[in-house]
Amino acid sequence: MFERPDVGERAVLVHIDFTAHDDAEDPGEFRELVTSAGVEPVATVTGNRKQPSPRFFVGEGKLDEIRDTVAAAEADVVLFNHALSPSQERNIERELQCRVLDRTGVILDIFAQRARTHEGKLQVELAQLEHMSTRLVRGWTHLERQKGGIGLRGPGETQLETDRRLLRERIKSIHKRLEKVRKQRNQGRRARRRADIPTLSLVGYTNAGKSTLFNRITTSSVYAADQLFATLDPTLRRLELPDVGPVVMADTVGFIRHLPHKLVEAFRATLEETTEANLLLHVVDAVDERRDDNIEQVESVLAEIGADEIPMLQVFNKIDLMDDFEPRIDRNGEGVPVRAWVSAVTGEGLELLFDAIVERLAEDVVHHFVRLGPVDGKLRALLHQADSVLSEHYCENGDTLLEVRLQNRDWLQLLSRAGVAEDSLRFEAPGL
Ligand SMILES: Nc1nc2c(ncn2[C@@H]2O[C@H](COP(=O)(O)OP(=O)(O)OP(=O)(O)O)[C@@H](O)[C@H]2O)c(=O)[nH]1
Repeated sequence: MFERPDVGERAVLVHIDFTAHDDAEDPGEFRELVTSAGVEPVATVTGNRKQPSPRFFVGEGKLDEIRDTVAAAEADVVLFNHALSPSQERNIERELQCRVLDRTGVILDIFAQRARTHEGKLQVELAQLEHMSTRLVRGWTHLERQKGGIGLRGPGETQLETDRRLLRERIKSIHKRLEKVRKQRNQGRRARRRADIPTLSLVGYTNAGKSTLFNRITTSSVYAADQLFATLDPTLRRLELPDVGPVVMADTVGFIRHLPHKLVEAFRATLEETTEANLLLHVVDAVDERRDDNIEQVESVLAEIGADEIPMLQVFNKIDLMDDFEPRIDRNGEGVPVRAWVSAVTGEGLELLFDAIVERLAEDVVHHFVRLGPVDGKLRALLHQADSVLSEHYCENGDTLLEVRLQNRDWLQLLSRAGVAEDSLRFEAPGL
């Protein structure tokens, strides 16, 4: 779970149903989003309208109602569950004399708190700056800015008072840095692939329990490796799994319903690593009434980023909230584990989950004892290069007995690079 800054801001939420406007956001989810941004929703103003008004988004009567609610609830900020144009946001702020943020601003604030990879952070900062550059001329340049608060985290605290030219320069420099980070990341990924360390990526809806599970698995399990895989990146950790060896586990930013279009890029950047994963753990809040819909949405985004071919194991979480529910593993018709029922909080089902993970990953791993002669020098060298040799014994006749473990696809690729046919090799049973 995340340590969230105790901002302690009080928010009035605004949700309007439009009969002639396609804006079907869910007020319940908005409340959750606001809460997870560390803000306390203290009142909600709802209403019906044919379509948004160009000036204030809502009608003047509704605006009065919001103003009264802000005063009565002693709120610090008004959060609209809608996309507002920059001028609407400004007009409403001026009328209410209170800070206003739209749905995009709220989501950006969450991303700013959660983006944990360097690239993800830059991508979010870029989206924030771009969102902000159209909203620069507003009156909240005093107190609130210094205090921080929703929508003011990330670059907001330092950048809002700079002028547009500086902002443009900053955006340009982030683009450059992003390019550099992408290059480095590709190299990092290549290195990891070379070292043949399988990656497990946790994906899922916001609030499903990914971070809780990630921390539980990587800090309290017997398989947690001592060292962090990359100390700079808390979203990557290393585990040692039986029959599989070392694996890297990666956490990701949660999915959000109806992600505003201009945030899709930032969100995807945070997800991009999943396309390289060997196994996706799709964490699902098993007691959420929108469970099936959430699953569908996650799967469709994964398909869009080309991650739908990656083996997936669903993790139905929060079974402690279900009556009399025993942890279990569900298997498909071929006997392959496809779903684990667990509680990340109580730890129930985690051992079964590990078994299922190992079973799914081991499908792809080959573990051979192979006898190589002097003519197989190239294969031997390639196996060493790929960091796949667990042990090596020299035999009296000049052969070498190698114990190798690697992904099956890499094994086949190395054989082909070395020009060796698998059935020409001499395999031995372990211990001989
Ligand atoms: N009862 C119960 N609550 C859980 C369990 N796992 C997580 N939670 C709670 O669910 C909420 C969300 O958990 P997180 O781990 O932050 O969820 P997440 O999927 O990482 O959410 P994002 O970071 O928003 O993507 C927290 O309040 C957790 O305490 C569980 O097994 N049982």
